[in-house]
Amino acid sequence: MTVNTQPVAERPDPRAYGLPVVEQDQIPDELRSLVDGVRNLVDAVSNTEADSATLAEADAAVRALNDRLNAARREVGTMVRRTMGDGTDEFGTITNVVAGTTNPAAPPLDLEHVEGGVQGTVTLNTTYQGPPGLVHGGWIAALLDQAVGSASAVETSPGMTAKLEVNYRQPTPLFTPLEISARVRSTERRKVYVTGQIRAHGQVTAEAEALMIRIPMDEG
Ligand SMILES: CCCCCCCCCC(=O)SCCNC(=O)CCNC(=O)[C@H](O)C(C)(C)COP(=O)(O)OP(=O)(O)OC[C@H]1O[C@@H](n2cnc3c(N)ncnc32)[C@H](O)[C@@H]1OP(=O)(O)O
Repeated sequence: MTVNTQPVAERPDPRAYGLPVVEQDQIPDELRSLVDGVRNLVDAVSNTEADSATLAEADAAVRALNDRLNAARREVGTMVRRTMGDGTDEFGTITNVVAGTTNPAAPPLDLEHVEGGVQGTVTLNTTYQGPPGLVHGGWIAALLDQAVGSASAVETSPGMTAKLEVNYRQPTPLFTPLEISARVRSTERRKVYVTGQIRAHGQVTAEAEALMIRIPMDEG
């Protein structure tokens, strides 16, 4: 296996590409709490059987909140820098739909750097439902895409997914802690070959093989 790891200092800084960067630990607690509340709101709205009067009241309250929050919006492409438990830095888009810190549509997934890649745990509610009681296949692919991308970024340098093959081995259940992991297997110039798995109750429910292409940088 060839793995050409690079020191963090040589990874590209999004500011060099004109993208704003927010430090993860400077995101206000009130925003984190709001994100969590809206995540629960989406689940509540998806499943509610409330009466019409309650629905009309909730609708008006949500529309008023939208107006207030939209008065001050971030720039599209805003990045967040977070430091993982082992001190590794990672940049990601702040509204990333799978792991964005400020995106209530994103499940509460934190991937940590481990030897050779990343791992994390997430429990999904009905927002992510496909078949009854089960995770939607598109979301399974999205979780694996994020994991292989993150593994490639922290083990080598950030890139784009060029190929992602998902093998759905078992149904993936809702309301169950899912272990998500990905490992870099080999690299060849800008190509990074990565595998990923999702496990429920210790059993693999889905696995992926991916090819990431690293963003070109001056590497001599
Ligand atoms: C940072 C924090 C963590 C973030 C995690 C984020 C996870 C989410 C990741 C995504 O979802 S990314 C979004 C989905 N992916 C895309 O939209 C990618 C769309 N495709 C592209 O933008 C370009 O095709 C791509 C950047 C993948 C490659 O274009 P390049 O012009 O940079 O590549 P180039 O043509 O120079 O080829 C470089 C090498 O890669 C190979 N290659 C490129 N595309 C390939 C492909 N599709 N399949 C197989 N091989 C491919 C190519 O043959 C060559 O191999 P060699 O080094 O052997 O010559």
